[in-house]
Amino acid sequence: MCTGVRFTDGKGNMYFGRNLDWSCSYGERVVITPRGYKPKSPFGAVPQVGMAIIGMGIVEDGTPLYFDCGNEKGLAVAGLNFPGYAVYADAPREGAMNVAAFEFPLWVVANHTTVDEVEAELANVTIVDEPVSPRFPSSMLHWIIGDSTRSIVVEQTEAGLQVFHDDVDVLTNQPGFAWHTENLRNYINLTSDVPGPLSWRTQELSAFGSGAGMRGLPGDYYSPSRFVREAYLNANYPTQEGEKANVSKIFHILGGVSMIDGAAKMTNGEFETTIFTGAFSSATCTYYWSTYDDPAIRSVALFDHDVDADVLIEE
Ligand SMILES: C[C@H](CCC(=O)NCCS(=O)(=O)O)[C@H]1CC[C@H]2[C@@H]3[C@H](O)C[C@@H]4C[C@H](O)CC[C@]4(C)[C@H]3C[C@H](O)[C@]12C
Repeated sequence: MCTGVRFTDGKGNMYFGRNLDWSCSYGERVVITPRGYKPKSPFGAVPQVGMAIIGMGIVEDGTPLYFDCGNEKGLAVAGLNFPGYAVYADAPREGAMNVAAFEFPLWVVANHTTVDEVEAELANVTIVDEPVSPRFPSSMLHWIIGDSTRSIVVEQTEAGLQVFHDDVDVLTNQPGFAWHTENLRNYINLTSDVPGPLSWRTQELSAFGSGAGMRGLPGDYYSPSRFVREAYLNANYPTQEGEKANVSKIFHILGGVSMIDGAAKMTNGEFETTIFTGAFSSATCTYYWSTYDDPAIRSVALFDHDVDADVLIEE
């Protein structure tokens, strides 16, 4: 399972991150795509990259395959598994902006600066099942896209391509975003306040301590449970100022839904863990990450590199 989250500081800088939960790594690393780069784009959706991009991914056939990334204007995107619901077109659609599934994150950040711009263009987008190479068939995903003002979720299903306004700024896996949002109504009793004291007949009752108002918040790793937990944590964590406090915030919020070894098997029998946690800061255009085996937070700053280079930069 995977979880994505977005929030801002008091000055409108965005912090956008995700857990990548799976049973193995793909050899991913931090990849910087410089301005002017021409990736492989089967239907010409991304003829050239207009803005420098930093994120986690792999490179195949000269093409950056991002799991999550952000651009120099503070727009970010992450792809999360959505099998059983995602439906891609078998072939390009006449007159549409045809985006291959593998290049969708790149398309989002290559030439757009805001969520508003992306949402406007999505009205004419079709996501096509066109693998980057025979080694990597299309992954069945949905995406969260964020900037300093808001986030949206993009799902292409039997119902076509849909855009949802994500007012809780989180995303997990299946089922669809509309279901997850409706499900939050089951948890409106949750509060960070200390309930009571109160009495039942003559019996006086008071909380053992803090956390009493959180009783009922699901603690398991199931996708609907992580959605509720992440939405609760993101809604309640106080606004922070400064890069350090906000990086700490995003790693703590994602830590609240991270998966540890041995607790949950995938259908293939292997245990799922949080392979990495990654976060993009629009304040500094820095990508931060930690891995399951090395929880220390490392970082790469976009502008420490030549963003007008001719080649992809892999860290
Ligand atoms: C496995 C990852 C999603 C993790 C997740 O959501 N797990 C949920 C588990 S469950 O089903 O709900 O049980 C996804 C997210 C981004 C994906 C990668 C990116 O889309 C980039 C390329 C795209 C290629 O088509 C396939 C390889 C790939 C390198 C993808 C491999 C894999 O599908 C990734 C890494």
